[in-house]
Amino acid sequence: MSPVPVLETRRLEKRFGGIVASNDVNLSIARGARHALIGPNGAGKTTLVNMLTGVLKPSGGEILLDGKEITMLDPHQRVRLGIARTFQINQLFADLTPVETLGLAISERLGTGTHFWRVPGTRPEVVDEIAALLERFGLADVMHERTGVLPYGKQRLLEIALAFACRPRVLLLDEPAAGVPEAERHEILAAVAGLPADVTVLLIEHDMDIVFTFADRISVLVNGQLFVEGTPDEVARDPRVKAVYLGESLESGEPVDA
Ligand SMILES: Nc1ncnc2c1ncn2[C@@H]1O[C@H](COP(=O)(O)OP(=O)(O)OP(=O)(O)O)[C@@H](O)[C@H]1O
Repeated sequence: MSPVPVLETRRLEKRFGGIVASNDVNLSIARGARHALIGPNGAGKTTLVNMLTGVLKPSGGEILLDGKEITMLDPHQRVRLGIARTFQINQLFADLTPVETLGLAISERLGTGTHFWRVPGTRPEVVDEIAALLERFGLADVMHERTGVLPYGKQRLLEIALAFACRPRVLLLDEPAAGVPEAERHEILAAVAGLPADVTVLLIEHDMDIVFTFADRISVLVNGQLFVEGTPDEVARDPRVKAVYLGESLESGEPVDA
């Protein structure tokens, strides 16, 4: 018997009026996977991630975390169960520094209130964790600068650090390198590549270099349906995927179930 996937959807559906943004999606993400979700604009990637994280409630189907149904749980309940995400659009507190931002996230997770920096040293474990996060995500050199003035690449790194501070079992990265200048992209790639192996990662990304460098499994969504799924080699060789990305007709390709 194959192991229970850490995150799974069964016949997941989302309709917005007449638009079917997710159509019968059976997605299965293995524990520890580096799984990428790709597809053309409007394919339904963000809708799917929003359902996985509880931002949107599905019109039909189920979502399971470690085999337990979480379909209708709120986002904060899912964070507590171990699903964290970054957002496609930068949503940080511009006036806080990275130290303050991470301190807030850790305090929130620990339920210890937000006064850790007012009495230095009273919560050494929080301070140690902030230091480790700053180091891991290349933020130590800017830790006391206002987030709003940081280079965009650093802001995106802080977003990932913030999601990671929730101690997720599953981390959803929604286009972490979008909008980041070429010169800063390698830092994002290194941070993503350096995530611990026991954290399962689902990456939504348009940049195929990043996808094929990072992923051990790729799901392709087209028109809300899971179209092709496989290893990077299988997906790269699949003529239907080439057709989608070259903008050719899809009519010859039948959707493939996971
Ligand atoms: N709140 C909404 N109301 C109505 N239609 C929506 C809503 N959100 C998404 N859609 C539609 O659902 C479809 C899927 O959109 P979605 O944003 O999930 O695609 P995507 O693959 O993430 O696209 P992109 O790569 O451009 O971000 C699109 O046709 C979109 O217009």
